[in-house]
Amino acid sequence: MRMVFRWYGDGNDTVTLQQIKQIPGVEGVVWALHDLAAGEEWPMDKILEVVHASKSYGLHTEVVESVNVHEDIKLGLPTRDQYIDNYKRTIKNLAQVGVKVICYNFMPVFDWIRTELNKEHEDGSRALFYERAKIEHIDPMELVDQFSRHSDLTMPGWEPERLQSLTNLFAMYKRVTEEDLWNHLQYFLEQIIPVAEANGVKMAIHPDDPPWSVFGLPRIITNKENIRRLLQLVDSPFNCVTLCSGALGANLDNDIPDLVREFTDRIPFAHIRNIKIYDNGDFIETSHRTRDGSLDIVNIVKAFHDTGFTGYARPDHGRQIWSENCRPGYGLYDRALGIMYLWGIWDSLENGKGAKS
Ligand SMILES: O=C(O)[C@@H](O)[C@@H](O)[C@H](O)[C@H](O)CO
Ligand SMILES: [Fe+2]
Repeated sequence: MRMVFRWYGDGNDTVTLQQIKQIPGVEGVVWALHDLAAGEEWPMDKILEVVHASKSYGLHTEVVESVNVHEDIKLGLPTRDQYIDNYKRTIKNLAQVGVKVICYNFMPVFDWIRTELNKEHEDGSRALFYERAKIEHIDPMELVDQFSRHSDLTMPGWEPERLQSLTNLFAMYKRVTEEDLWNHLQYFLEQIIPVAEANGVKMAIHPDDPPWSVFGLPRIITNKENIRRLLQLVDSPFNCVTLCSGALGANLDNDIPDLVREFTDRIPFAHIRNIKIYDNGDFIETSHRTRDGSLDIVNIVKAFHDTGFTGYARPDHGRQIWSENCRPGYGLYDRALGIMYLWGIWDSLENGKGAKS
């Protein structure tokens, strides 16, 4: 397990590279050019800025999250080809600086969805929260408005230029069924996977978060069967998945250790975090510790260990604790605690190796 930590870049993150470097066992940052709109080619000079800044702290930049997919590609519009060409060029540019994994997602319009960014836990810490009943009734525009007023730092996946044309997008997606979305994904993968393969870059799709349809939009990367289907769309070792325990785990029918075991050869990148799911289907993000949430993080890490996982892993969202002022989900303290928990489990499993017959 190669531990990495998501970093939003100079001037765009409350966490510094120096702080990241001081977290035990972190070897690299998970990064992106967050100021570029989806669909643009990532220019070499901007890529190199991040690479040099990270290198100066001894951190590598082998994992990118995300190169966002333009909506025209997901919608299957004729204009998609120009954006796919840009995507291919971005893959080549990133390969030149040693990038090994690109995480992306294929969720229409929105990336992850929650109803609150700062829900208070009993202990006063705050976390991202999803309230099922609220989602069923809220107008998505209202949610976007709330989130955009939340902070000066743009939330990943909620970039203003993607959301400006929201009404328009919703109208266009009305005609897109799940099967259409599968076809559009296939078209995209058939074009980019050969490029990724030629350049030694693994494309690791992030599952839908939460793993079900929201606001009537189609969602397809949601469960074991669909991940199987995705991997077969283009059956290449470079067509992979980012195994995100918290995203998939919001549906308790998804048995995460089982998914880790089944897809082990196609998981170059893991997001490990816990959530507490309530009986009514609401869920809140918790500390990474197994007993604080509904997911068995110990057994998830054990599944990675048992399958000889040598890919990259990062703690996923953390709570806001100790009055930290940070991006919701992306503070320093709770994610650093999460890392120590993951290492604790991993190291004890390492020590136990060979002890049993
Ligand atoms: O990992 C997560 O849960 C997220 O914060 C997403 O924004 C994620 O980065 C994207 O869906 C990946 O494309
Ligand atoms: Fe994730």
